[in-house]
Amino acid sequence: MSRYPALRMRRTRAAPWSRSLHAETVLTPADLIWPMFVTEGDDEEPIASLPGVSRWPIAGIVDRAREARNLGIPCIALFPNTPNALRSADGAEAANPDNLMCRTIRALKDAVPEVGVLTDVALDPYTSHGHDGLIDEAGYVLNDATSEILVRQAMVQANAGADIIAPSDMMDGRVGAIRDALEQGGHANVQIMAYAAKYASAFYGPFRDAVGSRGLLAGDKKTYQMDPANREEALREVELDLAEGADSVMVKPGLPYLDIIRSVKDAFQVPVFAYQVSGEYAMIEAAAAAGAGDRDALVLETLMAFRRAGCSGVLTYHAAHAARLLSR
Ligand SMILES: NCc1[nH]cc(CCC(=O)O)c1CC(=O)O
Ligand SMILES: [Mg+2]
Repeated sequence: MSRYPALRMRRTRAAPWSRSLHAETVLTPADLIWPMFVTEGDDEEPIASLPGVSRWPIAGIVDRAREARNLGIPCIALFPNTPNALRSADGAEAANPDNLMCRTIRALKDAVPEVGVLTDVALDPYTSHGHDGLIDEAGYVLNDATSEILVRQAMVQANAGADIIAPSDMMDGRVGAIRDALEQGGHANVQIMAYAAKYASAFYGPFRDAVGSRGLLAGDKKTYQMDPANREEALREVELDLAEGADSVMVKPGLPYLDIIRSVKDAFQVPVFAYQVSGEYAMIEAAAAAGAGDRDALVLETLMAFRRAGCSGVLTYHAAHAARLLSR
């Protein structure tokens, strides 16, 4: 018997060129979607619980889109911070063709048409109670009545020029309803990226600050978002959204749900995206600030993990920073 290991697994790891050659997964700026927050205000508004992320007026969003293009980031995701005066119980502002979202989409498609615009469909930035849909007297979020307004919301966004409609509300049947409306409304090529497996998560706190719904939200979202205990249910959610006409599906949050991403990819072989959400971003920033880890390395390792798990791409607030690191 030989005194040596039959196979030295370390051989291919010994030099940088060899590690590159043997990498099973690649991460590039083209795998990133950059989420951003729009404000009606005139100035940049830093978000305390999301250090390094700000709400921007429309002109600032257009500048960020140019930055995305220059960095090779193909797509940006938009979320509006609606002034409280425009919020209501029924979230009607969501379907106003001149709302902040639609004005931003038009400005982007005018100035930087080569960058994809993904728009959020859900009522939480527009409701006075902070829920993603209409509620009854008991506070229960109504499914079918909500779906109707979501369809109108999706249509004003598509009419304004949105490239990808991304419903994040978790109502049953809304993907099919939106797909029908898009087909009938002359938007056959507008994509739907369904937030198919979205969990009722503790990682969304800073986002709710960013869109201004944290203080308004009564209760939690457990009657529509998924229980973190469930995996099979995620597969059923994905199957339904695909059958209803989704072009791609999302798993959200990201890192704690890599098993779901891998299960979805193995079961369906469709484009899967992950949302590395606000609380995940904040945790990395806090860890780096506390000296518990190297920020750049944490950012790139977590994003690579999404790719390895099967993601086509990742929505991340670190998109611009990661793209800069990747193009060095
Ligand atoms: N429609 C709500 C929505 N869309 C995206 C996020 C979270 C994104 C993040 O935390 O970065 C949420 C929060 C929620 O469900 O309360
Ligand atoms: Mg569903």
